[in-house]
Parts: sequence; C-alpha cells; structure tokens
Amino acid sequence: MLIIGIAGGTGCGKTTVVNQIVNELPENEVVVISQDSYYNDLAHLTKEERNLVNFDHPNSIDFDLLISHLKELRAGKPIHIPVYSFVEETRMPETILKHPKNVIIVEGILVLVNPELRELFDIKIFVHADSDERLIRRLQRDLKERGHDIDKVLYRYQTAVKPMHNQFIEPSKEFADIIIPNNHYNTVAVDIVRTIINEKLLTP
Ligand SMILES: Nc1ncnc2c1ncn2[C@@H]1O[C@H](COP(=O)(O)OP(=O)(O)O)[C@@H](O)[C@H]1O
Ligand SMILES: Nc1ccn([C@@H]2O[C@H](COP(=O)(O)O)[C@@H](O)[C@H]2O)c(=O)n1
Repeated sequence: MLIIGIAGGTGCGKTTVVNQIVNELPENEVVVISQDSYYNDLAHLTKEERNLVNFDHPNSIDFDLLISHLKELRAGKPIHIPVYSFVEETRMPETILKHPKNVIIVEGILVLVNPELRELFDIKIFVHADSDERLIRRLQRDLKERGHDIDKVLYRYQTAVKPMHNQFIEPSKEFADIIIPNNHYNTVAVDIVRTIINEKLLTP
C-alpha cells in the first residue's frame, strides 16, 4: 500500500491535482480522503457560533479520527468517512463507506502540519500557487459552491485563512518530498506523480 499526502494553501489546486492524478489510474486501485471531511462536528454550536470558528487552525480538524482511519485502512479494514457540509458548517448524520485500496491519497491544507499524520505518508507533496492566485480562486469557488458572500470570504481570508497559512501551512512545505508549482496547470508534475504510483502498483 502507498499512502500519499497532498498539502497546500486553500485554492492552490489540491483537489484538481488529485483528480488529474486519479483520472488516469484504475478506479479500484485508489481511494481519496479529504481532510475537509474531518472538520470537527460542531452540531452543538449555533450557526452564529460556527461562523466564528477558525477553520484554518489545526484544532478545527479531528486529526485523531483521520489518523485512526488511515491506520484501519492500512490494516486492511474498511472505514466510514464523515460527511461535512460547508453550507451548514458541520458534520452531517450520514457517512461514506470506503474500502482499503493499493493507493491512498489524503489531501488537505493541514495534512503536513500534524506530525503523527505526516509519519503515515510514504510520499509527501505540497502544491504551490501564489497567494493572489489562490485568493481569486477561493473567492470564485466560495461564492459559487460554498454559499458564502464576498464580505464573508474576504473577512475570513484576512482574519483566519491568511494568518493560519503563514503560521502553519507554508512552513509545512519543508516536509514535502515533491513541490508542484500550480500557478498554471502542471501536466508534467501530474505525469511524474502518476508514474511513481503506477510503478508502485506494478511492483508486487
Ligand atoms: N492551475 C490552475 N489554474 C487555474 N485554475 C485552477 C488551477 N488549479 C485549480 N484551479 C481552480 O481553482 C479552484 C480551486 O481549486 P481546488 O483544486 O479546489 O483547490 P484546493 O483543493 O487546493 O482548495 C477551482 O475552481 C479550480 O478549478
Ligand atoms: N465551514 C468551513 C470550513 C472550512 N472552510 C475553508 O475551507 C478551506 C480548506 O478547504 P480547501 O478545499 O480550500 O483546501 C479552509 O481554508 C477553510 O477556511 C470554510 O470556508 N468553511
């Protein structure tokens, strides 16, 4: 089994890179886990209280559950991944069943920050895009897909996203084995990662 961690600031293109990698691989060989699924369950807070949470701080993620799930998969056991709603800003009652596969990809802004999680990765990747590029992409995505308005996106960017990026995410780049520049679509880097995975899949 090969476990790959893919980190990088919000909007850098982690999900896009993962999809590009996975699209060309056999479906039954890869399982993708998003750190976003592991935001803490905030069902006990009101919507107004959830609005004040710093979703870019490592404490906002249930790393214990994510780590235990990875260990379960590594032991050949299935897991039930939580479902997170960005609109409700909490966990939903349902879960998604995932079975272990030869390749496991874990993506999220903070996956190289937590030392215990980092230890589980065979390959650590950091996707880089400049902060202005990331902010533009984030704005477009949050307005379209996450039900936020422009004032909320910009307020959160200034008060949580940017300071947490500088304090935690950018410094975690030093743990990466591979850094993918992604100001523009980077098919060469995606091909390289895919080649590494294919080699692993061919090795008994
Ligand atoms: N290299 C790129 N050039 C332009 N737009 C991109 C690029 N990579 C991703 N995007 C777009 O930016 C937005 C955020 O990308 P996404 O992959 O969701 O980032 P992340 O998962 O890191 O937050 C999406 O709308 C995506 O289509
Ligand atoms: N309720 C929430 C929870 C998280 N976020 C933001 O998501 C970002 C991480 O996801 P990416 O897909 O962009 O990597 C993170 O920066 C949080 O601020 C949110 O907006 N609402």
